[in-house]
Amino acid sequence: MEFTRVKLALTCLGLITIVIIQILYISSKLGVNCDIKDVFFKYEIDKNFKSNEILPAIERRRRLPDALIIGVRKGGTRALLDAMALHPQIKAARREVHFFDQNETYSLGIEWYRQQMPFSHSGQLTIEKTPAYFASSITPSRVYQLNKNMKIIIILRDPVIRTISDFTQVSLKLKKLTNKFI
Ligand SMILES: Nc1ncnc2c1ncn2[C@@H]1O[C@H](COP(=O)(O)OS(=O)(=O)O)[C@@H](OP(=O)(O)O)[C@H]1O
Repeated sequence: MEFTRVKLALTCLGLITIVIIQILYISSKLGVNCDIKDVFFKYEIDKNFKSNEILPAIERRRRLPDALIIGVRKGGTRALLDAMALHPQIKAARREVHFFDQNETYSLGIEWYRQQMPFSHSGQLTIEKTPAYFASSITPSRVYQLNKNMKIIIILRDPVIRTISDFTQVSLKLKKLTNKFI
């Protein structure tokens, strides 16, 4: 029994190490400085921080994002968001909000956008991912207008494999809608 627990703990530790190595590897491939202090810039890790419960509930509120994962579509954006959200100082919006790229949602205003964000404490980083921001020409100016210091995160994938993946997804969606394959 004890041996199984040790094995389970070691497996978890191994998986976490693999995720961290993947993030650092992707950063280095993109030419991003991998110093974790730079990644979290002004967000000092609070030594007393253990879980949300020990912090006063009054500090908990929805905050606008500090960083956006903008794509690319089928590039592994969900996996990246999930890996980043493992960090206790990062809160991630679970769904794609499409705030900046769609006029209908953008017209709902900043307060609506804030309401789509998860609850966080001061010092925690809020992130959102919508891969459609990458291909939207109106998005950059809107993001800049909201926050000129917004951090932009992009994950790339082999373009041929990415296209096949994208094509497959679009084909399946279309098949569901029209019962026809392209
Ligand atoms: N670590 C890692 N390395 C390589 N590829 C990975 C990784 N994690 C996820 N994936 C693949 O990424 C595809 C999903 O990408 P996204 O989450 O960006 O999709 S989406 O645009 O939000 O729909 C999806 O691709 P397909 O399997 O080809 O559909 C995932 O399998």
